[in-house]
Amino acid sequence: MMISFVDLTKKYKDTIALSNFRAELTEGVYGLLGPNGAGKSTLMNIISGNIKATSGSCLWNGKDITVLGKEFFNLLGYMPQQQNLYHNFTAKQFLWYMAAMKGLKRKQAAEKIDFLLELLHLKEYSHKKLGEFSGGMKQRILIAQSLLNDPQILILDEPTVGLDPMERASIRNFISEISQNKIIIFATHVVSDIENIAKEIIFLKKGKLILKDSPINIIKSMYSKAWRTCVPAKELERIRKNYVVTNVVAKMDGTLCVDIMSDYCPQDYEWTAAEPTLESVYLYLFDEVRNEDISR
Ligand SMILES: Nc1ncnc2c1ncn2[C@@H]1O[C@H](COP(=O)(O)OP(=O)(O)OP(=O)(O)O)[C@@H](O)[C@H]1O
Repeated sequence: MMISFVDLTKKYKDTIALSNFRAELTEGVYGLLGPNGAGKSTLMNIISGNIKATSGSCLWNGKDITVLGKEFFNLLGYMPQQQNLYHNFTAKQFLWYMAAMKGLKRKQAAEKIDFLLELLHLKEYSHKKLGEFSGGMKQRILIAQSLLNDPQILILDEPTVGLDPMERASIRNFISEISQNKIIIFATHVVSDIENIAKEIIFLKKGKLILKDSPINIIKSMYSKAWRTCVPAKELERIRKNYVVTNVVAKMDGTLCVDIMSDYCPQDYEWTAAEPTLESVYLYLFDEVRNEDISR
């Protein structure tokens, strides 16, 4: 199974929301990372058929999805962000409603709904109204509806937003567990959500793909850019002005241990090579002031 994007572009009047996006996705979890306005929703909306690309194409196993139409969209599961929940529906009513929308037969729907309520630990809340659900329960019911049709392609738009660390880990692990025989696109702002489960991470910046690779390769490629020094606290402001500061730890002796990302080893303090993390790579790639020209 493969989704290919060929020079996919979306323009809204003067805004280029997605620009010549090219990539190929096969089975596994893909983290879609980028700050607000990077084009993540635009990409997900094109795949799910909610909006049309201005130019370029999205192919499923080599065939254009707009030509495949229903044949493609029946293979798709989509978990939107939380705003559109039906607050007066119970969990079960909501899943029945969504199953009807997806055209599931009655018997098939009944079995699937029971299975998914169980799988997502929602069985005891089947008759509770969604308006009374916690944030984590709402995320779980939205994941459940996205799985009703056994999708081969699953699109998750910030599935862990607003969750506490326990719920976050639980949803993250669940997504990893179900990722076999599926292409999962997991859009998020939070690096830690995907660094351990993503086969590859796609970094989007201002509508452009700036990096797509496995977490390990991304980190390896940044080894020569991570630096550390220990300085008196008063030096921090100066360092911030000149470099992308990725971490600061206060030490007992009053000094600060400062991590930065820089293309070269700075000469102003005693810097030693440090280990980059995916979060430091994110900060480096999306630093507005210093990296305006990072592009593929
Ligand atoms: N319907 C629209 N009309 C005009 N501009 C739009 C529309 N939808 C998105 N945009 C613009 O397209 C760009 C990409 O937006 P998009 O929503 O895809 O980004 P995003 O990465 O999903 O952001 P966020 O993380 O905030 O959800 C932004 O500049 C946005 O303002």
